[in-house]
Amino acid sequence: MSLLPDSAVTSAPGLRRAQLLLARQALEAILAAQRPADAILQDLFRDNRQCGSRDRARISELVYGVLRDLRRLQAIAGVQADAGALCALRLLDQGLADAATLEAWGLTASTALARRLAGFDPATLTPAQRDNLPQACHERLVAQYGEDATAALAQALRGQAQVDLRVNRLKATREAARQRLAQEGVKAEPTPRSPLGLRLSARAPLQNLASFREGWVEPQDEGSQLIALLVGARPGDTVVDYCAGAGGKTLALAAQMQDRGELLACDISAARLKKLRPRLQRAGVNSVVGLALPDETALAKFAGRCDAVLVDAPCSATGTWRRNPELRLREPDFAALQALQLRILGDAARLPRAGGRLVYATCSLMAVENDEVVRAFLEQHPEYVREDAGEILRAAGADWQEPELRLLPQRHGTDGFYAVAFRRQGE
Ligand SMILES: C[S@@+](CC[C@H](N)C(=O)[O-])C[C@H]1O[C@@H](n2cnc3c(N)ncnc32)[C@H](O)[C@@H]1O
Repeated sequence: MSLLPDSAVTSAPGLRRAQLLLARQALEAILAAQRPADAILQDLFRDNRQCGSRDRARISELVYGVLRDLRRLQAIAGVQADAGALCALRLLDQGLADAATLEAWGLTASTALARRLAGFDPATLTPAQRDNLPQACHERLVAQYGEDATAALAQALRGQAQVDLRVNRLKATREAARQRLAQEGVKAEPTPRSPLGLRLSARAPLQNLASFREGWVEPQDEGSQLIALLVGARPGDTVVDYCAGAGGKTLALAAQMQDRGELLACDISAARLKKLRPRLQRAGVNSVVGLALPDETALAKFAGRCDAVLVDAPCSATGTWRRNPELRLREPDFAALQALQLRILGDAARLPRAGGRLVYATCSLMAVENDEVVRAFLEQHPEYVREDAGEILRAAGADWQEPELRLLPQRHGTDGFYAVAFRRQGE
């Protein structure tokens, strides 16, 4: 039960003063910082242990609600666009509070903001403000997809992502996992494209479920599941997950390999790799070895002998803007990202054997990080040719008909992803 003091003013249904003030505090930190919104909110809840689950939900809703509509709210607020004004505008706009209440709660500009909101003409917004996109990103997307598709994409990116789980085939079939979740009170349906996916009909506290704690299921967007399937790893293979991070795809690869063979999880961040350990344990995986890069000596042992290598490259993460709306606060440095992606892909290209596979993947929507990187890589590496992603994915039981994997939230209901498989030629 929440211990936050109730305000005497109650005309904002459901919302209370203390929740609003904590939301404002979190939003201030998010607007000022380079840290992810969810990390800032976690710290806030840790420091305010009196917050119950309902408080946390209300505070998160308000903060994410502002972030999803930030540029429009900033345009309405004008020079007053600080965290308090943005929270007030969001509440006024949604009919969740009235100006008098907000003023009484200390947001003293609320009456003026309510007036601005009432008189605001949406036609004065630029398309990038309307779509809540950084200007340069908006321009790139329009050049790539056209205006209508960009508007549909932006609309989808402002929504909430669904929760997908990947069933760990080392522990259960998809149907067995679905039934067990149902017994735990969680309704889930098979995902349309990945043969391993379950999509929850509502958010659920996964950490409390035995099916999660025992490693039957792992949260993973259906798009990420398809990328792991595109690697086509088989039991007994030698596989490198070159940018493994906390190992979301490593776990999927280990299950494909039935935990048999060599699976090396690399990353330049030892801290991220460390998070993989408890996940491996939960999933019942023993075949993975972690390697913090750079480590030329260790990597040299894999050069020219891998059956498959996945490069899940660092990128702008524009495809994940539904989950991480704060990422759109700043323009990504696309030139630097592209140079990094090409360098990593070139380094990883030493690892596959002749006839082996190299998969390049991003969660970016931008051609500069996707098509352009692939084009430049093929120019620099004539020993590689593109493979038909549809063939590989269908062989893995997925429903995918196109020769490349390009996922868009408004079309596929997943995050935005891009992935290409290459084969190394030679005998
Ligand atoms: C998109 S994330 C990987 C996500 C991970 N594969 C998953 O499925 O959860 C990209 C990762 O690349 C790592 N990275 C950045 N530069 C790198 C480099 N030069 N070599 C290897 N990994 C790098 C980052 O630390 C980050 O963990």
